[in-house]
Amino acid sequence: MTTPITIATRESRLALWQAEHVQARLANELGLTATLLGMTTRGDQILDRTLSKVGGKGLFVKELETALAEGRAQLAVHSLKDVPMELPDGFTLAAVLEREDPRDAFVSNDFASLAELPQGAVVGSSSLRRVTQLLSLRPDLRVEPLRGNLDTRLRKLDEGGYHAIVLAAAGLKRLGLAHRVRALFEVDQMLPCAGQGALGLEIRADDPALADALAKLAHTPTQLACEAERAVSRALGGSCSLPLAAHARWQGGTLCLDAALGHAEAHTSPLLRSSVAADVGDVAAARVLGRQAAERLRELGAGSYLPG
Ligand SMILES: NCc1[nH]cc(CCC(=O)O)c1CC(=O)O
Repeated sequence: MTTPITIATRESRLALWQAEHVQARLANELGLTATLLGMTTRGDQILDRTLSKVGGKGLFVKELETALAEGRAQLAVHSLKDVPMELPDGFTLAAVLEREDPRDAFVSNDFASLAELPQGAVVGSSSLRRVTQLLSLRPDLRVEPLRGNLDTRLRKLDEGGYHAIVLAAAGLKRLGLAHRVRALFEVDQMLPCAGQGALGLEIRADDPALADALAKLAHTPTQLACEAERAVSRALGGSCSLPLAAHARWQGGTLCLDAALGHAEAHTSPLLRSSVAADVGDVAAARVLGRQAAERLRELGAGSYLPG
């Protein structure tokens, strides 16, 4: 294991918060010194087009993986929901940290909740998952694209382009922006994305000493829940451009997994939903549960919702 450790991170305020959070935990809990290496990814540069059309969420992690591969860094900190379902050869997720609030937040300057929005109101979101669920709750809304990091999206709201926007509560809380949240969507109303609110620590697969050290920071209940959520996506082809939501929560030793699949042309087809549960004790069992949820969605007709 190389010390001091270099952490590769994107340079958005949220990414830096997350990298500094991990840096502090390395110091306080493991006695390890780490420095940050900030970098811009293609995902940060492309603001004008829908990400799914230009290469997907992987664009946020590729440059960081290159830094790991070249030995310029040993650890990359990601929002788990931005991490592709399959990592390239040579990389591994060494740990998933305890999840922040996984819910989506309703953010508006003039309205207290989705129910209070007038007919035909304009809501900002570029997430197909959020768009399909918003339109399923309120078919009258006009959903308009909204990209950029959290500060950019809030600024576009404040400039008057939208009546409301939808953002992950976790990011707002981490940046001290919880006061911008007007209402939290309950998960059965707006089911979160796989991994939402959790952080994933990615390293090179050939660094077992670092993997052993980072394992001490892992939060097993979060990791198993996220393994189940990510397995749903993987079983449906793993594409980040699918309007797919998956969220697992613990009830005692039972993991309850909800999934929802929307159609890219939201108005043409209803959301498909599945709920499965099992006593889960390890990663293999969590993945079995995820595949079971995907199987249910296929039985409901998911085939005609999937590309090609
Ligand atoms: N897709 C961008 C992204 N990646 C992680 C978060 C928020 C924090 C998280 O869910 O971990 C966000 C912002 C958002 O979706 O509103």
